[in-house]
Amino acid sequence: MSFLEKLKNQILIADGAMGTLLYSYGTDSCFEELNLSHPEQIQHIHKAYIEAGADVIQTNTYAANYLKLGRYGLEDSVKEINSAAVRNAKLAAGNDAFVLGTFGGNRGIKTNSITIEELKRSFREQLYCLLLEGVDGLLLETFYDLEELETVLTIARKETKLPIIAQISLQEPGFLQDRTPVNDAIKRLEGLGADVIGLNCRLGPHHMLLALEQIELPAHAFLSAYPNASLPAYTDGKFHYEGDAEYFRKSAQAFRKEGVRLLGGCCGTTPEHIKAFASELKNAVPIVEKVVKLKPEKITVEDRTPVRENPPLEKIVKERPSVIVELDPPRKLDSTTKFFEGAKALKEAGIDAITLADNSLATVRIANEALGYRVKTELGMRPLIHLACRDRNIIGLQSHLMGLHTLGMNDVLAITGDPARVGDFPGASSVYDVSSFELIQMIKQLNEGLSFSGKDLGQKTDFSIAAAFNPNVRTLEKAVKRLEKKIEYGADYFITQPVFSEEKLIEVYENTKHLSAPIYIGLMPLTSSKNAEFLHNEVPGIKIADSIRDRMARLNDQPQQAVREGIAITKSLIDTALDLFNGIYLITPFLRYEITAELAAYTNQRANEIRGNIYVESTIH
Ligand SMILES: Cc1cc2nc3c(=O)[nH]c(=O)nc-3n(C[C@H](O)[C@H](O)[C@H](O)COP(=O)(O)OP(=O)(O)OC[C@H]3O[C@@H](n4cnc5c(N)ncnc54)[C@H](O)[C@@H]3O)c2cc1C
Ligand code: MET
Ligand SMILES: [Zn+2]
Repeated sequence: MSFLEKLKNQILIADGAMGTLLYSYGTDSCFEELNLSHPEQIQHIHKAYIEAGADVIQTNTYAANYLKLGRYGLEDSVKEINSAAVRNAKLAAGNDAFVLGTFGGNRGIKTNSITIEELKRSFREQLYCLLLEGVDGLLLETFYDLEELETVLTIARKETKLPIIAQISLQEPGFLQDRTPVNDAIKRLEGLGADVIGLNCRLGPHHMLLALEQIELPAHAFLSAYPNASLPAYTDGKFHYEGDAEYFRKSAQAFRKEGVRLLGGCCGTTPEHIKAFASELKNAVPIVEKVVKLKPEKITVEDRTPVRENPPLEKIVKERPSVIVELDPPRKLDSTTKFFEGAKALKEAGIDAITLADNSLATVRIANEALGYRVKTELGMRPLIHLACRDRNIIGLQSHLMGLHTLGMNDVLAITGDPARVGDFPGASSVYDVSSFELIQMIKQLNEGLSFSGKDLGQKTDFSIAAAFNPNVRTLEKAVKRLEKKIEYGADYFITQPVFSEEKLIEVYENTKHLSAPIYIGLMPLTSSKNAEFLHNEVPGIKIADSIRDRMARLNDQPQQAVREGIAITKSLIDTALDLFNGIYLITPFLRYEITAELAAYTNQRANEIRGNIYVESTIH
């Protein structure tokens, strides 16, 4: 009798983990390569599962595609590895078990990390290898991303009439990570021709059963479940799973009650776990009707957008000239008094926001959210918090953003961040779980009330998202393409690296006037010739025109005049910038806020004059 015919009348038991079992034996390299180098070990594991009661086993090919094998330099061995895997499984199975050819999902939370085209190419190659060798069915497992699963299922269905099992992995019961309700996803997979649809990995029996309680019996497909043994524990530098087999035995009937017909195990499970399932359910009669008690709720996120204390900067700068000033958190704990004196002076100069860098140049400074909150509460000013991907992983970034939301700080600059290598902590790691693009996307998702992994946050955030723009490059074309992409990802406006020539301002204007997002032009007053030379020659992303460096060089021995010259240069750049842009972003050098306060006041005065002129002109007509 065929696999699907059997499933019509009985529950079938599948095998458990391969990867974590090999890992627990001490293998810490490519599991799939062992099909070639240690076939007897793989066959031994398959046999152990069959002896435990598995009716169905899967090939050791979870990551046997060129995308994942590439990590071990084995991208050219897809055919050999998959062929050997099928041979090993068939040798072990004989006539005692069905053999499923397994494919694992490649995309996690960062769905754009691999393109659909690449996924298709990689899947096709593996598919042909497994089909050629002859399997009884295909198992598509551990798919967090529905788009990826639908893509590969569509290809597989076109290529074969063999049974196809399509399994989703859930972060939480009820929804996939893109918030598709799980019942909708199952219907879509059914529509694409999956014969068995289910859940695997990530969740242990407790949460997988909670998820199954919300799942309707598909009309034309069977349900499957491959729970993990438990959450993984980490001891002495190794992961291990503690869920014991007796716990699995006790949960088996509950899986039957939820309509599962193919029951196996995922990460952390062993032949003992499968034996426990088999002892309860082997050849058991499946249920045919089910009342879904707990339907997944529709998105519960409060639809109310939180009331902002002030309009977002992108709105302000579209309507009128606006000046924001970077006043960086100090490097020394005893410099906060000076910082707040500066913030006060800038407030008096009438700026729209203080921007606080996030350990720029990877140099440690007081946490910007702490000072930002004090700027907001003690001075009633708007803090704009820079947020770099360098120092926090995805967990840290989201938690940080949720904290900023809770503190009512809604203005952020999303940046990749200067690498740790450039900073004052040699050897510190640069995290870079995501780049600025994905960070922007993630913040947009929080604005929809959803976490990075698609979980309901109960409330929407209201972040206005700035992104970085470095115009100090030879050709602007590439940089502008990055801006277009940042807008696509959700950037609301841009802030540039400091610009040091009028020609560059005009070039930036000409190349960006088509963009929908407004731009704050960065201007940084020079304080000395040494300062100019250091910035020009040593700081990434900064280039200063020769004429300006010459002007500073002439005042090499006159420190005060040099500062005045730096201010004069910046004022003339402000004049040009205001003809072309509404946004001015001043960078305070060395906490010398009196310089940026003077420039901010100058900007506001010039802006008023321009407005006055417009007013006079318009009254003339
Ligand atoms: C306004 C502003 C504020 C900043 N604040 C901070 C801060 O607080 N903390 C901090 O650590 N850093 C800060 N930076 C520096 C910033 O992280 C780096 O300059 C970065 O390389 C550019 O911005 P990003 O991080 O958004 O990079 P992205 O645009 O995300 O670029 C990421 C990577 O791509 C490269 N890249 C950028 N442009 C191009 C291009 N045209 N062609 C090819 N490759 C390119 C970059 O070198 C970088 O490695 C700031 C920069 C700006 C403009
Ligand atoms: N079925 C695969 C194995 O056990 C893995 C699935 S989830 C990472 O190795
Ligand atoms: Zn797993």
